[in-house]
Amino acid sequence: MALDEFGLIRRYFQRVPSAGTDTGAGAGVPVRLGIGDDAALLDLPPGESLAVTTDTLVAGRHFPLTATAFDIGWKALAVNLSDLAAMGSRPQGVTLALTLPEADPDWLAGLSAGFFTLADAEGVPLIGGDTTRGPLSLTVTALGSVPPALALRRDGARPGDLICVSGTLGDAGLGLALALDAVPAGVANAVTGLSAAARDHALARLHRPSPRLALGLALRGIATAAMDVSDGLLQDLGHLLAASAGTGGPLGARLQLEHLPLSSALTALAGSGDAGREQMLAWALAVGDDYELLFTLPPAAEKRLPALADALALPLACIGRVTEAPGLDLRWHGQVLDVALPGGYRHFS
Ligand SMILES: Nc1ncnc2c1ncn2[C@@H]1O[C@H](COP(=O)(O)OP(=O)(O)O)[C@@H](O)[C@H]1O
Ligand SMILES: Cc1ncc(C[n+]2csc(CCOP(=O)(O)OP(=O)(O)O)c2C)c(N)n1
Ligand SMILES: [Mg+2]
Repeated sequence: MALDEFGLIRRYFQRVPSAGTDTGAGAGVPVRLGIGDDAALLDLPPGESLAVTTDTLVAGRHFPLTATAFDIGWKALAVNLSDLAAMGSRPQGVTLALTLPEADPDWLAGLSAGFFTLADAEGVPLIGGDTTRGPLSLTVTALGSVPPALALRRDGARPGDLICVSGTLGDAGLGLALALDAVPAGVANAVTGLSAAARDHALARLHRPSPRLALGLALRGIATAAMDVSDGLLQDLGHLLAASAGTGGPLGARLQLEHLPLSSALTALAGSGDAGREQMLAWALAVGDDYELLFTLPPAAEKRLPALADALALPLACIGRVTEAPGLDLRWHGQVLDVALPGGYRHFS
């Protein structure tokens, strides 16, 4: 039987309510009313604010046309949960607005599997959405909660704070070059020399980013500012510093780029001559799609990072400091960086 709009929603997105709840969202999840009415109803924990964020993924713009349905479903959710993580908020529910050229059952099954694999791992219910016909795009709205005084905002960084980042940077940049078959000629040999496992890791980082939700919660009350890295570390750090500018005028940063946290693939590239180092820096600093957390810490909090990294099984690296002097002072082993870097990802540029 042909799959119409409502059949499609029921088959791939509406979960069967489980006994004892009126939504099927599961015990302890504050959804009063989920999919099926004109709007969902959510109860927030007392004293907490609603954190709301939305991001769209457009085919050919946010993911290669060769991406699998599973990866597209995963990524649409992951990039939105990453924004909730960056606010130090706990996800409470998400909506999915889906525009599809056609209702292909195999493709929809893959999309739904990718979306719910991550949603279930993070305990996040899908509480509504919209389904329309048109060029492929997905818009997720993620709803979270956080006590307002503990929210990790972009505007709290102060001169002297440490600038830190989770995980590793630049893998998605390498993954995108691999996925688009667009590895720059200067590093083609170095990239060909990577193991199949290293290349698969880079592709997985592009297609299936991990929202750093546990880190966001752990940084409540510790970080002075935070955001996630979607457009490239340098561009996003610029946004954080601009938001944190006080009456004293704009802030800046000094970064020691030899401390950038890199995967073994990017480390190998950095060691493969000047072209390799320059491409590593471009991927790690200026391409984006990393979905790691960038955060600032008062210097006294630095000693807490190793235990936090151990507890979360997630590398946490400090790569520089916030400065009163505006602008970015980029250093490589103490020397001013002599590499011209792209400006990060920008629509319409
Ligand atoms: N069309 C829009 N209307 C209103 N606010 C928007 C619009 N587009 C983006 N914003 C807001 O501008 C800010 C920056 O957006 P963006 O760079 O997309 O953030 P992020 O990287 O966290 O997704 C966010 O606060 C976002 O909510
Ligand atoms: C086919 C394809 N081309 C390019 C990219 C790289 N890319 C596209 S959007 C983007 C930045 C993040 O997207 P944006 O819409 O700016 O998200 P936001 O900053 O709002 O979270 C990047 C790095 C990609 N992932 N796939
Ligand atoms: Mg956005």
